[in-house]
Amino acid sequence: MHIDHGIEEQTQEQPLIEEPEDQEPDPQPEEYPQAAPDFASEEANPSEEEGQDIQKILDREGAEKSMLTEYFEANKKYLEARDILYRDFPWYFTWQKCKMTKFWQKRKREGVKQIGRIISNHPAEGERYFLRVLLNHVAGATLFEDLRTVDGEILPSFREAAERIGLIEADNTLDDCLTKAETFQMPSALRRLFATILVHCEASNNMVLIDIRNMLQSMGKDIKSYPLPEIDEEHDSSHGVDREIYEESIIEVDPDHETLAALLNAEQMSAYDEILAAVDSGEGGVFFVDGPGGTGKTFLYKALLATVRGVGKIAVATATSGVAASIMPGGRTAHSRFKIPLTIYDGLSCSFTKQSGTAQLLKEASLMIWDEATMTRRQAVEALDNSTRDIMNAPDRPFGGKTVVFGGDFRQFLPVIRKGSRAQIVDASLRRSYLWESMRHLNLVRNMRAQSDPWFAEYLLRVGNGTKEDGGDGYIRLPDEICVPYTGKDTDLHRLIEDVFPMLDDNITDPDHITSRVILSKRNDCVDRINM
Ligand SMILES: Nc1ncnc2c1ncn2[C@@H]1O[C@H](COP(=O)(O)OP(=O)(O)OP(=O)(O)O)[C@@H](O)[C@H]1O
Repeated sequence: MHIDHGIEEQTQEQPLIEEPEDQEPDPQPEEYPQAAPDFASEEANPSEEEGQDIQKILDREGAEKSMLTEYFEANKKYLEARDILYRDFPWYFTWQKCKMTKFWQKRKREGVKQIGRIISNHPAEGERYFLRVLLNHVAGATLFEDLRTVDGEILPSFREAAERIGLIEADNTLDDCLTKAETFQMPSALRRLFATILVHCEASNNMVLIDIRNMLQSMGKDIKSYPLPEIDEEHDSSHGVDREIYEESIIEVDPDHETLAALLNAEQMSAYDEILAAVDSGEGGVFFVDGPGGTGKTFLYKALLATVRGVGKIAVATATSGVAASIMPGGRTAHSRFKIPLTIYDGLSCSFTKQSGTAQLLKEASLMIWDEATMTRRQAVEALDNSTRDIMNAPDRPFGGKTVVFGGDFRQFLPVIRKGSRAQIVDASLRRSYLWESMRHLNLVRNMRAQSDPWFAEYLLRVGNGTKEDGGDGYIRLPDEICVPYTGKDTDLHRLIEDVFPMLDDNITDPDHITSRVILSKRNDCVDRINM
């Protein structure tokens, strides 16, 4: 069977090319009704048949024959017909319909410019629509079954055949769409989107049920406890596994990240070994990777994630900010992944239940990473501790005996406490948590980002540690050698630009030159002035 892997056209209307003189005049475009096994042929003209008994019409000789069933017959009879799509049939055959019989007859003159148009129908019509999609792309069928056969396998529906050939989108595209929408759409908008998908996007009942099942799972409920139809597990790629676990388990390991472990420096390697030993032993452990900016914390996390996921274990990557989370493969913000409530107070727990998909994921996880933990309020970390002790039934073990790696740099941002005093900010930091002493502290000090500029790396460390450069008034004086002097003249800005982007005119087309340097400014009007 010949399969045409085209895209389904929106319309089959083409300019009608008048037929030259022909013994078989066929002046109007053929309009084909199509009859799926479950649909009656539409060939009868309702106005002609008005008033007649339906049974009589059905009993009439030849009533079971339609253009489509006879197209199958023609394919059986004529070998050369099997390369012709149903819609192109009138080029080579004419439709003969007399009182007693109906059939496609071979044209005496082939390739007559006669077009056919299959009656259009809407995706909401289900199988009838998918049959039409297949007829527009698959030639040579001698039975309805042939249209449902792909690579030798007879599929249960036209829809699945169309999907397997790639003529329509698979449900997982719709699933992705719903998953993304779930994170930011208001409930009413989400329901509208769901209804729109049902009506316009060819979603199968199975997909709808799978989606409802997943949503129920993340709320800690089982779809089986509701009076809903059974899910056909054969068509569920997650095979009933909790969505959270399924999504984590399909994160692909970047081959470049698999080689990172071999590149770690001595301090990174020692941290890597200690953490992996905790993972491998199954005993668990709580770690805090303390490293100033540029010392390779993210590099270490990527190496750990690749190693743990590479052996088929689950590693959960999170960070306090979305930007830091997005740098790690499969990264999510800690608030979203661990369902940490927005209102924070002492003694809090996460808002997932023991039966939820999130709880199952954390139970299964061999490693959890929380980057920028120094920027979050300690109560958020303590909420995770309370919940993991609970789900692991290990009330006496920090994080229920899981391996958890926190990382961050207290020299960078501390938690934000609106209008908070210095004491309140310090009190909210992870260092003040009862968990701090139970964490194994792993220090990274070698600046890998500023390797070629050891002076700057050391200077940064001194600033971060609050020594020397702080004048005591809360301000830090930058050394002259790293400043472009400000004289108050118009030429100052040009000097700054020349300093950051040397020989700009010559390098303007070099993407590396342009993207490897930047002038930052606090205010948009300054940005506009610099860009002018
Ligand atoms: N062992 C290493 N070998 C080669 N390059 C490294 C190594 N470790 C880190 N780097 C590089 O150093 C730079 C800084 O590393 P990374 O971003 O991991 O630091 P970080 O501690 O997470 O920084 P920040 O706190 O600012 O986010 C990156 O470009 C990274 O690729």
